[in-house]
Amino acid sequence: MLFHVRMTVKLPTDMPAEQVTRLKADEKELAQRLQGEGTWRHLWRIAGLYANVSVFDVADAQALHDTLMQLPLYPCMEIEVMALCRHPSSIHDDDR
Ligand SMILES: O=C(O)C[C@H]1C=CC(=O)O1
Repeated sequence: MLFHVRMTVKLPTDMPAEQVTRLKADEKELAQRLQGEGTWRHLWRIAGLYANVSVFDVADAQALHDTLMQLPLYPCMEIEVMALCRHPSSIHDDDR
């Protein structure tokens, strides 16, 4: 099941620089692992913002929730989710 997810990162301004560096490194490691596994199918920066648009491929809403909750930056994110389904005019067989 595919989900469109928009994540906006809002780091506390008083977070120590070393903690920010660690969180971003941990987030990158997990994001790249999930992409390699096919769970995080698309990851795009929204130009001009510390935000991304992503597509996740997971079993269901609970699996998406569990995945997002694991993200190291989760406590510093605002997250919006849209469930996706196949468009009848799509030519992509993996759009489901
Ligand atoms: O930078 C972001 O958009 C937040 C988050 C998502 C992937 C990642 O590496 O960091």
